Amino acid sequence: MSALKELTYQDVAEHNTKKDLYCVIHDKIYDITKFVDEHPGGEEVLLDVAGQDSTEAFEDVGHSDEARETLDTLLVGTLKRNPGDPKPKTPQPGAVAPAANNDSAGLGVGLYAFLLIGGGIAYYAYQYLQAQQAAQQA
Ligand code: HEM
Repeated sequence: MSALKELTYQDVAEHNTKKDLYCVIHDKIYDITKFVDEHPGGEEVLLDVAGQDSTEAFEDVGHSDEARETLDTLLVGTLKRNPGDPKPKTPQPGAVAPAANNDSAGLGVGLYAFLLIGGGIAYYAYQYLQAQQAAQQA
């Protein structure tokens, strides 16, 4: 396999015709020229994203693993981002924001408090009853 090229957005944007068609998906560059006629989703959608970041369009469709494998065979380079270039349209895989989920910790503290207070009440109730019984026997 030939070495991957490092291209900028400006370089990719030049490949925007049916005869010379690049697109960017997840910051990787694909030469989809030969694939245009084979695309089950039609050539129109591919021409729409020619020379651009098509990550969102590609992911929105929910392409199969097979489609992703096809994509791998079309890889020609990686994207070199310059300052001022558009940001990635979707988060990179694995860069999902951590969910702020403290609910379980809150429940844990609540449970401890419940047991402590409940235990305390039970203890004093027991002491009270013992004292009552002792008073009755006296
Ligand atoms: C550039 C790389 C792409 C490859 C290798 C690719 C590959 C495929 C493949 C193999 C299918 C058949 C179904 C499947 O296996 O998921 C498919 C379907 C489809 N693709 Fe793509 N695709 C690409 C880009 C796009 C883009 C940018 C769009 C933009 C909207 C798109 C829209 C669709 C649609 C709408 C279908 C469904 C067709 C149908 O079921 O009637 N594809 N694509």
